[in-house]
Amino acid sequence: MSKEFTFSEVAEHTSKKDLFLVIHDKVYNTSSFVDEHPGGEEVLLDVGGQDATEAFEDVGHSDEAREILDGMLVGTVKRQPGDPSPSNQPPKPAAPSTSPDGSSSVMLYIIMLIGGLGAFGAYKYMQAQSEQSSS
Ligand code: HEM
Repeated sequence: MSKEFTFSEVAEHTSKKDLFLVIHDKVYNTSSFVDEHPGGEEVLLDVGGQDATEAFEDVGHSDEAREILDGMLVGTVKRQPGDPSPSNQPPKPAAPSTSPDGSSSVMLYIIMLIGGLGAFGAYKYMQAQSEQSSS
């Protein structure tokens, strides 16, 4: 059952009905699972026909997810000179992971600034009130 695929063979299977992924140098036919994936079909289609090791590990999938993978194994990857290595992936996750983080910390900063200004204003107002009542 264990067949050897080259990267270009794997790259031919990118449609929803015929979707191969490479994870840790093993080839999986994930077409039966696309509709059931809790993370959505889009992410699987995105890495269809490619090395999905990084994407899969970045999410921190459970042991259950790894068991599901075992059931879809169709073979292993035969690396050839010039093939991409798993760590040589285009840095896809970089953009979405930095921008939400960045914007949320800016939001927090603005909220703290508004809160501080409000507190300062209230303090000044109370000071003015007490000066008024004492005179
Ligand atoms: C065929 C390979 C894959 C299998 C068998 C699989 C399986 C699963 C399973 C069972 C879960 C539920 C949580 C868990 O048990 O860890 C899950 C969640 C998730 N998966 Fe995958 N996954 C695969 C590939 C991927 C890939 C390549 C991505 C790309 C980013 C991805 C993204 C996610 C995300 C974001 C969730 C979280 C969904 C949520 O909690 O709302 N998965 N996956």
